[in-house]
Amino acid sequence: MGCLCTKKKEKSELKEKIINDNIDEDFDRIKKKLAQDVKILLLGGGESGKSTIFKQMRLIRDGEFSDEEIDQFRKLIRKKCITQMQILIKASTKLVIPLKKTDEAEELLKFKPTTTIWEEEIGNLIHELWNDPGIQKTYEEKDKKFHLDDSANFFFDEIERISSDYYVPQNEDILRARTKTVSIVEEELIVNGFKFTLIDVGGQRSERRKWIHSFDDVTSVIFVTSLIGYDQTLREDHSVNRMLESLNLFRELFTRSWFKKSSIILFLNKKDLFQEKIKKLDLNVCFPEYTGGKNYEQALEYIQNQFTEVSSFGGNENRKLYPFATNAIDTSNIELVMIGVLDTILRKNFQTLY
Ligand SMILES: Nc1nc2c(ncn2[C@@H]2O[C@H](COP(=O)(O)OP(=O)(O)OP(=O)(O)O)[C@@H](O)[C@H]2O)c(=O)[nH]1
Ligand SMILES: [Mg+2]
Repeated sequence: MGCLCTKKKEKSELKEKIINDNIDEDFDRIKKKLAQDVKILLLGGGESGKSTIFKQMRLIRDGEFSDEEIDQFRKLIRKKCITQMQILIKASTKLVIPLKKTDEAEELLKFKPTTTIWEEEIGNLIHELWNDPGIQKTYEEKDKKFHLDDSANFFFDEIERISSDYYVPQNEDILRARTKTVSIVEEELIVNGFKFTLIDVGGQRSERRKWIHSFDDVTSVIFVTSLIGYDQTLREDHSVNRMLESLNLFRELFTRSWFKKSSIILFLNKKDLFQEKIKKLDLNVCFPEYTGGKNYEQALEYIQNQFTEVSSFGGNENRKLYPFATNAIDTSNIELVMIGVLDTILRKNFQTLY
């Protein structure tokens, strides 16, 4: 009897120490063991940044992308430069915005998106067009009138480097290149010495019906939402606001009680782009009752509160939501945040053990 009491006391002291951040080697060993059973699922709408976070985690584990991947991304990035500029040219016609470089626009439209051969001429045309005031004016209308990748301007600015015969995509280029996910990808990853499993799924509406197949044994869900979605519409339905869709999706996770026992972590992603956008565009375009103005902190807090409210509704009052503002392009930001995420999950798992 006495022995049992001592053991119980030891465990509760150990637990206390972990909770109080007093970590020593023993606790680290326990946490490493617990981490092996941790399965984190990335969920969220299309283009919120799930795969970029997944890529970052692989980069943190491996230190670099493989030669095969680099080769694939070189082709993808160059193809994107053509198709994204073609979207801008077509949008300028639709919006009746005159261009100075009409010959160049006509030339670029002749290239098929499927073209695999890069010609120097393509790079020159894109460079000329990107500097055309008409294309710049059209670019300002993106999100409101038509869709363009969030990273399009980054690649246009870098077109000279991308056009070079010796072009090797850098890590940042690969992280910024967008491809819609149409499958479920699962990998074992390592952060801060802790091995765990991360799962990436497609976020567009047509992909969501596959989500259910990856729900088994999930320890935690990282719900990713794009902060700049407040004036954007869905690619799959131009009448639906991205941020409101994300909130609805988040609500669905709670009301369907899919993850009753899992920790829910919220990534308020694209904070770098949000910092710029909020200076120009008030959040009240999406939430008319918001009165904080074009202020980053106020707007971020307001959005976070919208999600917290959803998470604490209808029987979930005592459920804690763990929010983080993230920039998925920034490796050190994601590494730091993931250390925090794992720590949160492991502490919670440890607490449920005893
Ligand atoms: N600047 C910036 N761009 C980001 C950030 N997160 C993602 N992106 C870009 O946003 C685009 C979409 O990101 P993805 O990671 O492919 O989005 P996803 O959620 O996986 O999208 P689906 O697979 O369609 O569900 C890519 O071009 C990324 O480089 C961020 O924090 N900052
Ligand atoms: Mg994806």
